[in-house]
Amino acid sequence: MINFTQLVLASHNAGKLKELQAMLGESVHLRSIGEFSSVEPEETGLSFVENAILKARNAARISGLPALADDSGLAVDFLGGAPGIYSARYADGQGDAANNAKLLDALKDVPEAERGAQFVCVLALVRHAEDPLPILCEGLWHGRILPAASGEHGFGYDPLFWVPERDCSSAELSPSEKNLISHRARAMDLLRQRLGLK
Ligand SMILES: O=P(O)(O)OP(=O)(O)OP(=O)(O)OC[C@H]1O[C@@H](n2cnc3c(O)ncnc32)[C@H](O)[C@@H]1O
Ligand SMILES: [Mg+2]
Repeated sequence: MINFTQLVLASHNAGKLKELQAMLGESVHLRSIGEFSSVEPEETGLSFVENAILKARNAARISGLPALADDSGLAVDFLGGAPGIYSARYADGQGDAANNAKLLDALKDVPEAERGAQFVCVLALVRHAEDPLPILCEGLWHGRILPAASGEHGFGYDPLFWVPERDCSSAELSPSEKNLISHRARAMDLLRQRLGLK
């Protein structure tokens, strides 16, 4: 069992920090990498795993603390898995609203049955910047892309992601409901097992 009381989260995304801290509970204090640096590393990997490790190593190096990274995204079947690892940059860095508008446009005439998609989350935890054995955990969440945005909770693509097990968008779920069933929740469940936190 590995015992962490303080971890740095290698993310500048406030939505992720909120969700991950809620899932970890009070026994682990997640500190944002934003406390240490405002420079975001270039995500040059070709996979969620590579980008998660890259972000975790960078944060451990900058902070001197063990680091947790979350690399996540939305893989849309009709688009051959795009935007995938490029989800944050889908509309060339113009932000969530532009990403969502571009996705709706790309699926404009696509019927419901062909709008399948999954959220992917890979968590990587490194004990230090050169850790030769990062802990890796993944989670998938299957759903469908709605024809229009709906809901105010969450962040990113949540208003466009229809959740079959609840028959609503993930932005219509309360934060605590989303944190029980999301891709991030699944990955975190595995991580908590690996860390002996459950
Ligand atoms: O890299 P960091 O600093 O962690 O922050 P980021 O927002 O750039 O994060 P990613 O590179 O992992 O890109 C993830 C993309 O997928 C989206 N995404 C991930 N998880 C999501 C969730 O739970 N709900 C909605 N969108 C999500 C998110 O909005 C981004 O566009
Ligand atoms: Mg990113």
